[in-house]
Formats: sequence, C-alpha cells, structure tokens
Amino acid sequence: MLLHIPALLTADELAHCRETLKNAQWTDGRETAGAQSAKAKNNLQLPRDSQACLELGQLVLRALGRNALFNSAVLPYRVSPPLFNRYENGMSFGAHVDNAIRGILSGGIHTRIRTDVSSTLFFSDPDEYDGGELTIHANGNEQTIKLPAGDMILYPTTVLHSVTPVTGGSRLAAFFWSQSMIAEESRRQIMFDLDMQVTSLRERLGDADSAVLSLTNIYHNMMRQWCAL
Ligand SMILES: O=C(O)CCC(=O)C(=O)O
Ligand SMILES: [Fe+2]
Repeated sequence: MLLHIPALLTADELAHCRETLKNAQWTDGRETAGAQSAKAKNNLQLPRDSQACLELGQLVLRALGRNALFNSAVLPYRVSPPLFNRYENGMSFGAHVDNAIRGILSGGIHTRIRTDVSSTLFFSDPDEYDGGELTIHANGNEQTIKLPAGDMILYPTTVLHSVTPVTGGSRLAAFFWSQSMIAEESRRQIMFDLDMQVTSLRERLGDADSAVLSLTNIYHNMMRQWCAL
C-alpha cells in the first residue's frame, strides 16, 4: 500500500525545519548506505549525530505521534531516528533495496528493528525542483511520487525504489523506517481498512452503538492474533 499523509507538519514546524536545513552542514549520503545501495546513492545527508538531525528528528517523531493516519496504517512498534537528505545538481538514488534490519540506538541502548514501512517526508514543494520523483518499482510497474512540503508518503519497505535525478533546484526530505506490530503487509492493510470503517461508523452512530462496540472488539481481537510483540 502507498499512503499519502497530508500536512504531517504544521506550517510553523515546516518553516522551522526548512530554516534549520538551510543553515545545516551536509555530508555525503553514502555514509549511511549499505555496500550495494551506496553504489546507486548520490545525495547529501545531515550527519546522524548532528544537532540539526537530532532536533528535527524529535520534531518529526512528535508529529508522527499525533497523526492518526500514520498510527492506524503503520501500527508502529519502533521507528528509526529520522534522517534528512538533499538532492541537487543532478543527484539521484538509483533502484535499490533498503536493509531488512537496521541497528538503532534507543534510549542509549543498541537495538535492531525490522524495516516494514518506509516514509519520505517532503520539505520542498514540487515547484522548487525539477525531477526528484520517488519511484516505487512493484509488479513490473513504476509509480512516481512528488508531494507538497509537509506531506509524507508511506510505502512498504519490501519494494525496490529510486529517486530520479534532480536537474534543477533542491529537494529536501526526511526519511525513516518503522517496524510494525503486524509484520505481514496484507494483514496490516486489513487492520487499516477495518479501523477506517470503524472510525467512520463511530462518527455516524456514536461510541455506544452495539455494532460499533462489536466491531471495535473484533479489531482488538484480531490485533491479539496477528501482532508480533
Ligand atoms: O529520498 C527519498 O525519498 C528516499 C530515500 C531512500 O530511499 C533511502 O535513503 O533509502
Ligand atoms: Fe531507500
């Protein structure tokens, strides 16, 4: 499933991120890539321990925490610390695979997450750069994505993907991975669809309606069956 999450950031948060990114120090993005994807990767990133990366990462994680769509679609168990990239002057990221497992530092402890869902959060508006489409390669098809600043796309980490060359202007984004409480994508999709329908029914019928209560019960019982904690 590809899911567009509009306006993850408030206008103030977006302006703050853009200002911070404008003044930040950037390094070669290959530093955080695996040996194979490093060959396809040509972009800039904020060093992961830099003040700007840590501060904006916290801002992005707070925005995720309050976003109902993200939480319903991803059912996040752990989220990797957000990273920030920039493409300009023809930079691109050829078709590649993201590692299934990533080491992260969580509360001072080294741990690992399984990457189930990838996210790209855009900080540049589409008219600020040429090219730079995030391209999802799945089932012989290619889908291209370029969203307004402050919006985010979710896609399964299971698919090959690329970023086409940025031939004018500059493309700024955050990217990170989530481990879902439900590893299997089709099950995660069913939970999302069910949650969306229950939410719609709650609005129409109220929380005390017996069908609403019963469907909510079913949702939680399915979670118990399928979640892998
Ligand atoms: O910049 C993007 O939209 C995606 C970045 C990416 O695929 C990666 O860093 O692995
Ligand atoms: Fe990637």
